[in-house]
Amino acid sequence: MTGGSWSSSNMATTLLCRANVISSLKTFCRTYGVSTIRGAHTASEFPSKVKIVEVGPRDGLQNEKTLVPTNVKIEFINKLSHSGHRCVEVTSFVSPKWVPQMADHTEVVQGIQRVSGVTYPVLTPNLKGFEAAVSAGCDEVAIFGAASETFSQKNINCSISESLERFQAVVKAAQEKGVKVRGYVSCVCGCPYEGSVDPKAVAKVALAMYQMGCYEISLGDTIGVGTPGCIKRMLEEVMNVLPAEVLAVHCHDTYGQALANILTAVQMGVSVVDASVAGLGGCPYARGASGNVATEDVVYMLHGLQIHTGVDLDKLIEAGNYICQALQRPNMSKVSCARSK
Ligand SMILES: CC(C)(COP(=O)([O-])OP(=O)([O-])OC[C@H]1O[C@@H](n2cnc3c(N)ncnc32)[C@H](O)[C@@H]1OP(=O)([O-])[O-])[C@@H](O)C(=O)NCCC(=O)NCCSC(=O)C[C@@](C)(O)CC(=O)[O-]
Repeated sequence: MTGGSWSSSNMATTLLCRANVISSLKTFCRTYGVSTIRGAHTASEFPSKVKIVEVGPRDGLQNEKTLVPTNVKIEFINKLSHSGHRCVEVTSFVSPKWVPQMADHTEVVQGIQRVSGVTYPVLTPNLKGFEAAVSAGCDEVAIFGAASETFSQKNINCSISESLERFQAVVKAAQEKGVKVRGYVSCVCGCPYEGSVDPKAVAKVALAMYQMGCYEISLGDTIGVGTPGCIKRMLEEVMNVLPAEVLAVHCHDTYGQALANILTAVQMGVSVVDASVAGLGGCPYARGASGNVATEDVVYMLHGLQIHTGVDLDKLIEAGNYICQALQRPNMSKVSCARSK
């Protein structure tokens, strides 16, 4: 091409190529059953709002080898509370022998400045943890099960059915005290010990937790092996038994798929997304799991889709930089790195 203008034959060739690409895409979608590329999926199908559940102080820090000082955790949570978040998961009432990093749970819960309109759930695996959490002043807890038997044993030292019995007792006690309960299902795409996980197993545990009284079920790709295809198949199965309105997704970014997975879930109607500022995190009982998806990256993507989160990205980046400096580790959020250049 010369002279900066297209000849009519160039134009015709370009249009022909474009038509071929569209036709190939349509054939691909028909062949492989991909629905997200169809013209029907426009921005108008996205929810207008997404709630972020910030799990940085709990999931983000639980795996840190060096104990993070309690005052640093408190300052971190306070910064997150002031960044527009509506939900910050602050700690776990689990055995300090299992997760030493969360041993200061009571001091953390009692040291933070609660902001009106923000909820501060904590993890409670059993009645002992629940009672300690309530004594510390918590008014929302989360129980955490798994869709994989081996992961359940490694993480909470019991089978899936035993865990559901323990959770039932927690939910009953919580209902008596007016405490809200969130439910997690781990290993929804894969297990570090068993490999791929049947979406039907995920749906079964999710339904059991919802029926016992959890107000929301967070579906965790604990080791970040999921792809949009896996997330879609898993959500389709779960949505056969539960509506999208009571579901959340919790994606780790081990294979760099987390944002694509979240986009897939949001396109399917999920409007609650867990994320960890600066991409901190990993489960101590999930070998190979890298950090959670970075909250800054999720917020940037959602705002780009004109989806409201209520989160102030600058304040969020400040909170992420604060904890990364305290931990002396790099910030894993691409957005934060781009803004800091
Ligand atoms: C569930 C247990 C406690 C069972 O642990 P166990 O050893 O089977 O418990 P036990 O009932 O046999 O009791 C043994 C000892 O633990 C004590 N104990 C018993 N319960 C508690 C408690 N709540 N708080 C404090 N202490 C407790 C109990 O009092 C006793 O103390 P001892 O008499 O030996 O001195 C243990 O396995 C545990 O703490 N596991 C937690 C593991 C964990 O926190 N993992 C990370 C979070 S899950 C996750 O990351 C996934 C998620 C949620 O992020 C989503 C995703 O990514 O998919």
